[in-house]
Amino acid sequence: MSGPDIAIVGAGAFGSALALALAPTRRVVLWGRNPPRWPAGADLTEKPRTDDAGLTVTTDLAQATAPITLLALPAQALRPFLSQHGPALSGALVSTAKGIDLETLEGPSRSIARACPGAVIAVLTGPSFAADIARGLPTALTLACADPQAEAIQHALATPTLRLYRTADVTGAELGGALKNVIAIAAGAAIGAGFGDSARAAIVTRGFAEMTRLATRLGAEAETLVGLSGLGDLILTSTSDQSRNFRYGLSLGRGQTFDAGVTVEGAATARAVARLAPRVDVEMPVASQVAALSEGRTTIAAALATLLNRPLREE
Ligand SMILES: NC(=O)C1=CN([C@@H]2O[C@H](COP(=O)(O)OP(=O)(O)OC[C@H]3O[C@@H](n4cnc5c(N)ncnc54)[C@H](OP(=O)(O)O)[C@@H]3O)[C@@H](O)[C@H]2O)C=CC1
Ligand SMILES: O=C(CO)COP(=O)(O)O
Repeated sequence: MSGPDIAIVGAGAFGSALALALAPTRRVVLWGRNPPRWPAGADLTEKPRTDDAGLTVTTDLAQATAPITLLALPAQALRPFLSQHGPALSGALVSTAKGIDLETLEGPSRSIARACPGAVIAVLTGPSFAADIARGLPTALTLACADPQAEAIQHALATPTLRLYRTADVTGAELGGALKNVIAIAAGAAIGAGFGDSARAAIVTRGFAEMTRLATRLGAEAETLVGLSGLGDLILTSTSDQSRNFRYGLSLGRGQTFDAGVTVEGAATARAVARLAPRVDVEMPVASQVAALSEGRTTIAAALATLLNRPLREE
């Protein structure tokens, strides 16, 4: 029998969910340094499968070899992981990370390109909670890839309930996914502080404007930002308390502590944006308040005052 169709590196909530979604129709190998963190509500009972499908779980990275490898690691873990293990990875490398590296101020695709020169690089992003994917609920995501293999990867990762749209704008797709987490924290903080739904709508809308400003300055197409990977994911994450970023924001707004063990990509990305945006002369008022809040440099009342006291201007 031939080897796996798809390898998944990272057995956290999202890697495990993707494994469950793909295994009924593909041969999938899921690698984690620890046992998988199956999403809440996932059905782990063995399903009847053909010889051409099924899931293998391993802690041996050498077994995670396939024509397509999904890198389902948090953004701040991806570059360190690649610098250690990049040469061992094979096939097209598809990142699911939604963040900007704090040290290099680059997105996942650049980290992969540096560590694995010559690899086919793609990004899988868009609105999708791991628990929904694991349960096979209908979802639509963006597969961003500028390589001629893009269409083949799109087909290899789509399922009857996981619909993938394709774009060649990798920069736009990965920045949309990274920046929406920052704005989702701000939305959660507004709700947590009791500022109300109108304030949340203002933050999401103005937040989307600054997401688009930064992304287009860095080479993204504005059209990508209004797609699933940008606006679509921003809507999901800013309105649902299934989102860890939104819940973290809620706790900031309420003045409560938050479990440091939970992955909150937007906190580090807000700090990365606070360093990156001035370098390219882009104003990111909401993101800079999220960075200050998450570092304890401001209070929720002072953050609100800073945003409200900005000079009045055209929309
Ligand atoms: N959860 C979701 O709903 C979605 C998540 N994403 C994105 O996918 C990415 C992963 O998120 P998610 O799975 O939820 O995160 P989790 O926190 O659930 O899991 C992270 C996984 O990464 C592993 N990991 C962390 N650091 C390393 C390392 N240095 N070497 C090896 N493994 C490591 C962890 O291993 P260990 O358990 O051993 O610590 C864990 O298995 C994030 O960028 C997220 O934004 C995208 C869409 C939806
Ligand atoms: O990216 C996600 C949904 O698309 C998951 O959001 P959180 O990381 O905020 O839980």
